[in-house]
Amino acid sequence: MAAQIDFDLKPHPTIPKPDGPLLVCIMDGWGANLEDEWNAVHVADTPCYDSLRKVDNRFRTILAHGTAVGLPSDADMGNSEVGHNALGAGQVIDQGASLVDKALASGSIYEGEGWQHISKSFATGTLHLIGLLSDGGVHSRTDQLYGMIRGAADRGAKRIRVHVLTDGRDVPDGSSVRFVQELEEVLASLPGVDAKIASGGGRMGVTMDRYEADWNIVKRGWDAHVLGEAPNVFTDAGTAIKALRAEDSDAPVTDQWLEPFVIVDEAGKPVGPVVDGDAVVIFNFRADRVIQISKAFEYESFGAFDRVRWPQTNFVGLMQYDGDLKLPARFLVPPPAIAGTSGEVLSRNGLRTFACSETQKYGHVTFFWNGNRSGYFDEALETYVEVPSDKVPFNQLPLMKAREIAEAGKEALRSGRFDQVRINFANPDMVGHTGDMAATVTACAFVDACVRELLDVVDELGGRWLLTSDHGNADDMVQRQKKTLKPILDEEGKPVALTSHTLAPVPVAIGGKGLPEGVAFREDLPKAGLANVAATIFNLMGYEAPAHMQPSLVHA
Ligand SMILES: O=C(O)[C@@H](CO)OP(=O)(O)O
Ligand SMILES: [Mn+2]
Ligand SMILES: [Mn+2]
Repeated sequence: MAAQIDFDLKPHPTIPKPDGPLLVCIMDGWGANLEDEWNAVHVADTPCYDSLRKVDNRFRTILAHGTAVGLPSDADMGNSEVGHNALGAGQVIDQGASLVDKALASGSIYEGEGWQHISKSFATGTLHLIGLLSDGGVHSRTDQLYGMIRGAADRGAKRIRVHVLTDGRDVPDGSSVRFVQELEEVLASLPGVDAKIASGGGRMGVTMDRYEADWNIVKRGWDAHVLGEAPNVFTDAGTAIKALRAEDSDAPVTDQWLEPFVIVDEAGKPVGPVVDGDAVVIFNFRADRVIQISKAFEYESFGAFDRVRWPQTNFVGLMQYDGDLKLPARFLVPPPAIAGTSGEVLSRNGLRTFACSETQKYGHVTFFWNGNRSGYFDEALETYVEVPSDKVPFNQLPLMKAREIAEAGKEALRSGRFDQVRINFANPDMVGHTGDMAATVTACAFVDACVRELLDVVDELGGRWLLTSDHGNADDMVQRQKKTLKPILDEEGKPVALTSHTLAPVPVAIGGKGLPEGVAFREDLPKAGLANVAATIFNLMGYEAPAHMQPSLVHA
């Protein structure tokens, strides 16, 4: 495919190049959804957003979920990986979830080099599977896990251990109980195979850190999964989860935050530490939250924490998580091929980019935006700035680092050193995931104020801007009854929080003092999605849209 891409940008016939920079601003997790008291975007005081919505032909919504972003079905909510891939690449790419589905259905997963690698341990060692136990479809899916477990048992695996990270973020809190039961049934159904859950913990505190926000998270996972050490030991996972959730206590704990645990036998010995000669599969298809644990398994020289013991294993990822680092070296399903991203087009044409977010979303505006590529296309032309995120549950500090990001953005805009300034505000998404309505309202209002400041600076400079989002989240904070859409209530009559992303479309708005009057949204693309944004951005920068991208949303 790469060979067919024409990277040469041509001037747009009617939209001249701007005098100032183009600002691309992503409000992560800000969807356009039913406007009632559980929509934090709607409830928040958002004078900037409200004014943009009133501008004819320069505000619309676009699809951010399902097949529009390369997910298997339209029942799949969007997420940051697929969202930023589509925004940055301008293309709809078959995503990891779809590719794994196809590889399992065709059996090709069992024919590759990755499967051969783990099979070497089937007769004499243990096969370990580590990942997010959830059917949320953002990082992993239980049906794929069960498929791999059954496939391994059919192909001679004699001893299987599963290390489960509980979700409650892409699926309702409390669903971990059901997933563990279901998994235990699958494990018990394998004839002649010794199969058990060996360890686990909640995804936010165990194993699934991202962008090196806090390596302690990964260390906790390593200790539990590999060394068989954790502050909590139980003889079965169902009991572990119920006890750690502490539902009847004064301080219940949600699935996302369960402490690490290890399953032990009657003699108190861990049932499944990882040892030399074992095989290890990370069963998440999405990259960001399993890159660090993959490094811990794969890298000989590793200084992030003391591994104590580094077992020599046949290690694979469900996919290759980082194409540039070639990490992991072996994998079960080849990752999506994403070529000709907008970042590469910009740098090949000598255009200068600034990208900034805080740690939690830093890789979203760089790595995901650039087609799951770490590093730079051309370091001389790209400046990437990461503002360190706080290390707390984000409803405790809902402003997060939006102030610092806005300041960095303004400085970059004013510097005159960049043609495109790309910003991601993490708040609506990260605070939305906590399920805390009041904090999420605060988060949305603050982001709105920061966006206003950025747009004002663009105007000062005679530039142009495009404001959008990658998927919904803050726009619905409650679980709803299917037909009436009324909140589901718990035993005490309180609405049950929705911590996941939503299926909502997202807004896209364009403007700026430097945007010629005739530039407006076309009306013939009612089903447009995130993949239509990249071409739009090139138009706003005064170039024709690259031919390999989905059509631009604007006409001039
Ligand atoms: O936190 C994450 O890993 C996901 C939800 O599972 O959110 P996002 O896609 O917004 O990064
Ligand atoms: Mn996101
Ligand atoms: Mn999210």
